Amino acid sequence: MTPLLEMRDVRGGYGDADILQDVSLNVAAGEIVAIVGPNGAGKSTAMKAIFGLLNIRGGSITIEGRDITGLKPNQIVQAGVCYVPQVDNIFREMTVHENLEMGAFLRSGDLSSAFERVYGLFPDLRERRRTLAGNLSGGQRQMVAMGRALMLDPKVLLLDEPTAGLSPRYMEQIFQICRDVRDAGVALLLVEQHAKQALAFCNRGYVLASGSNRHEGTGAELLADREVAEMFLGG
Ligand SMILES: Nc1ncnc2c1ncn2[C@@H]1O[C@H](COP(=O)(O)OP(=O)(O)OP(=O)(O)O)[C@@H](O)[C@H]1O
Repeated sequence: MTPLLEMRDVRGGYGDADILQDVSLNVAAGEIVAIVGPNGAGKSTAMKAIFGLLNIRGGSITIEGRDITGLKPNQIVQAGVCYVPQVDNIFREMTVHENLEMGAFLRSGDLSSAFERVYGLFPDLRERRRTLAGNLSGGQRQMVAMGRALMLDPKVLLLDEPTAGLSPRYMEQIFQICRDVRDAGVALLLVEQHAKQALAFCNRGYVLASGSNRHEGTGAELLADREVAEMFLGG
């Protein structure tokens, strides 16, 4: 079966230096896939490569078998992939509703069904639709960032450290929202610093180190792997 998203043997970086040496991963419809690994492993860079923000010098990236390697981010959005960066992912001076509206800037026509869909997934945001995004809690701001991306109705959502800086309670809430988003038909690929928690909740995971694949498997397989535990999960 053709995966929804596939990255095969990708090599590349920001300038001339290669940060990613050889990264391969795939995401199937209906999956939550986590990328974990030590600081500087290239996790965020792998995600940026998918979204057209990197100079790719080898390998390929496909969506439903269609080659998107080297396309620009707006073309990648049109192909069905949206990306939520770790920082600066909302407009703090705008209301929740305005943020969602801005998220849909690439769409034309009536947005009411897109708003309904997003507010259905995030009841907290519906309640706070007139609140300035900058006045929300960290967890709620992350919901706004995800909601903005979902306004474009992607097939795959890329999330860079969606739980960064959140308390355990909000982390659980964001993970639950990720499950709801998946159950609504959007596959997720996420980078996580909270590796143990992420592997416990994802369907499958990849461990990256030094810009290359090190381990892959279901979350449960990776959690049970002694080398993964010793080298990457703090024993
Ligand atoms: N914009 C950039 N320009 C040049 N080099 C960068 C840039 N962003 C990251 N790097 C470098 O790329 C390497 C991988 O960084 P990346 O952010 O992908 O790591 P990571 O696995 O996500 O780890 P972390 O959790 O620390 O963010 C690091 O050596 C980093 O210094």
